[in-house]
Amino acid sequence: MTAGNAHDDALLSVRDLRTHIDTGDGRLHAVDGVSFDVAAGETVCLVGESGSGKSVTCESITGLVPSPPVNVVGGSATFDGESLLGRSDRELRAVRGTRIAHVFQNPQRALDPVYTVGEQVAEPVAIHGTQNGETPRDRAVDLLRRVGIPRASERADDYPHEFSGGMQQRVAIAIALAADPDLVIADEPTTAVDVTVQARLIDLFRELTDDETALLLVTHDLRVTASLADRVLVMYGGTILERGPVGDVFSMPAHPYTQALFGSYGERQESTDPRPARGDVPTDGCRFRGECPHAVDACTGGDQPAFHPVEDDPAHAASCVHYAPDGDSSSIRAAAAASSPTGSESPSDASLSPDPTRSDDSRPGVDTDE
Ligand SMILES: Nc1ncnc2c1ncn2[C@@H]1O[C@H](COP(=O)(O)OP(=O)(O)OP(=O)(O)O)[C@@H](O)[C@H]1O
Ligand code: NI
Repeated sequence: MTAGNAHDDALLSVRDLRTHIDTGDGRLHAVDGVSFDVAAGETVCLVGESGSGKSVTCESITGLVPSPPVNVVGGSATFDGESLLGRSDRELRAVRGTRIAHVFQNPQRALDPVYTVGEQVAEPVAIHGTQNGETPRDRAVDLLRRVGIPRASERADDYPHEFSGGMQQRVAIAIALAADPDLVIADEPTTAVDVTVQARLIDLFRELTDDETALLLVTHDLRVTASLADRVLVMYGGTILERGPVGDVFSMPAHPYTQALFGSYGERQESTDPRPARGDVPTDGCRFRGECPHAVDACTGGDQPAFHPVEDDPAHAASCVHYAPDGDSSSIRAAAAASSPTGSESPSDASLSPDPTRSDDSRPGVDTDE
């Protein structure tokens, strides 16, 4: 799938989304003007540090945020031509059950302890309808088999607590797929399971997204991003600072924040220190300017800077004044190679190179042998 003009054929189109949270001591701009598209069949990865607003973005779109204290206060989210915002809970539940499915970090959020897993997979199947005289139960067992549950026809009669965390997540994925959704929104679906299970779940997602299902995937893991994404959105302080095809963003991380995020990737894996609280993020101008080594006066005031193309491909763009036609991005560009997960200066790590089979063949610079 090419990452080009997603706008023209967007399945999901989010524009200037704003979600505020009433906290005890003020108002947090958790989502502060987010715009992006997901095309049919496309996999888009949303990356960014903890607290940057990834989950609130995903859950604002489909009405999963607890209101109060979380309120969607502006913008639009259009799915297959219809607005999602401002719909009733009932309507949103119907959309979530059929056309958009969520997979959460904690599989228990999707599982009901009092029903067997077979019943829980069969329920959305029954709503969606089956073909060729198949019963919902048959189809549920098929799905459980497809996500890799051994002895699926027997295990369908077991309850969630009889499964390990990794197997519960597989069941949750089966439930998500049961109604044959057009879009799966998966929020760190592999974070809560151990490393070997993670690898298998990634393989599963890769298989599942090779078909027509679009995937909006929140992940902290650049390896996961490299292996699954068509495009990447880099989020900080409630807004998106860089977007582009995964090969381009990985080979030329353009925004100073992306460079900081990628550059600290190795360290962060070992670090347990949380980053400073979100209260420090400004609510005007460039949200990253307080931590940016390239900040200038023009970064203060007004809206988050417009997106400017980084190189020839307009799909790869950074929200940074230095990339404006009259700006000077040379010193930032010079720093890109050092933080590139696939660049020549980082240790060779083939698993961080985007999977060439998922990339546009005509696109240069996507080479696993780098
Ligand atoms: N229900 C809530 N009440 C109060 N604050 C909230 C609530 N939900 C989210 N927040 C705050 O909103 C901000 C954005 O949170 P969000 O969960 O979207 O971050 P995230 O990017 O998904 O982070 P992580 O990678 O840790 O999951 C954070 O500062 C978080 O503390
Ligand atoms: Ni989150």
